[in-house]
Amino acid sequence: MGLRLPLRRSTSFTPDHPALMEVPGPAALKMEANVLVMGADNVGKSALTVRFLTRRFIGEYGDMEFIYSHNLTVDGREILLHIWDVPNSQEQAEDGSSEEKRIQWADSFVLVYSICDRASFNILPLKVQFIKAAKEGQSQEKVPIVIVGNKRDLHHQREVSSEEGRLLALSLDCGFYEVSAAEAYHGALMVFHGLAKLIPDTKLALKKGTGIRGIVKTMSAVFARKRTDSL
Ligand SMILES: Nc1nc2c(ncn2[C@@H]2O[C@H](COP(=O)(O)OP(=O)(O)OP(=O)(O)O)[C@@H](O)[C@H]2O)c(=O)[nH]1
Repeated sequence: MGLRLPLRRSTSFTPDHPALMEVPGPAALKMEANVLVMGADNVGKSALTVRFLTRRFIGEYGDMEFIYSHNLTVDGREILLHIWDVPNSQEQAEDGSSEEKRIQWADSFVLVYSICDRASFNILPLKVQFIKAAKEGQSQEKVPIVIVGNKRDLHHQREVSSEEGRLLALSLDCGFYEVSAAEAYHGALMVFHGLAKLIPDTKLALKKGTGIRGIVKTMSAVFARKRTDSL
């Protein structure tokens, strides 16, 4: 059976951090890549994704599943990211083959844990192994993965130190960020920007058809999700 893709939503985005404001030249390449956001229950996968897409933290995110499309310019490359945020309840309800299909769909991965939840951190080596095994043989290039310790604002409840997070990422050859989706937008931006930098040109598919105007809707798409959930 094929992979069941969730609904798609599009957002527009212009980075406002000086380090990220790169004006693409006339010959800038337009490419696209699939990003899978994974991690244990309640670690803030949706909060991080929505923070990146809308700059907002809305608190509760429900269990809806979406693929969000979003433009980002990195190193002169204009990349249309398709970001799939899978609710943990969905993962639990499935067999391993669905997760494997999602991993095949993705070119790059954001693995989120909560710094207040050691169990969510402990599952990461297995997840990374699973991803690397599934992608093995497809190419010699390393799989772009970033590990993200979220909920940094809850330091009084911290169960995983920054050093542990950094060391684990180093040992697994992954990028590492510690952020608070609740407190700031900048950390979320750095996560997706850092991930995009890890994706080699050879893994980026050339964009077909969909122009920017075609994919740009607004942030209200994300908030409509919340309104629908609360009805
Ligand atoms: N204090 C704090 N709370 C956060 C942060 N990020 C998310 N939360 C809260 O943590 C809870 C879970 O956030 P979600 O984004 O729904 O987590 P998820 O990983 O998508 O959860 P599942 O849908 O169960 O897989 C919500 O109550 C959020 O408001 C953060 O950085 N700090």
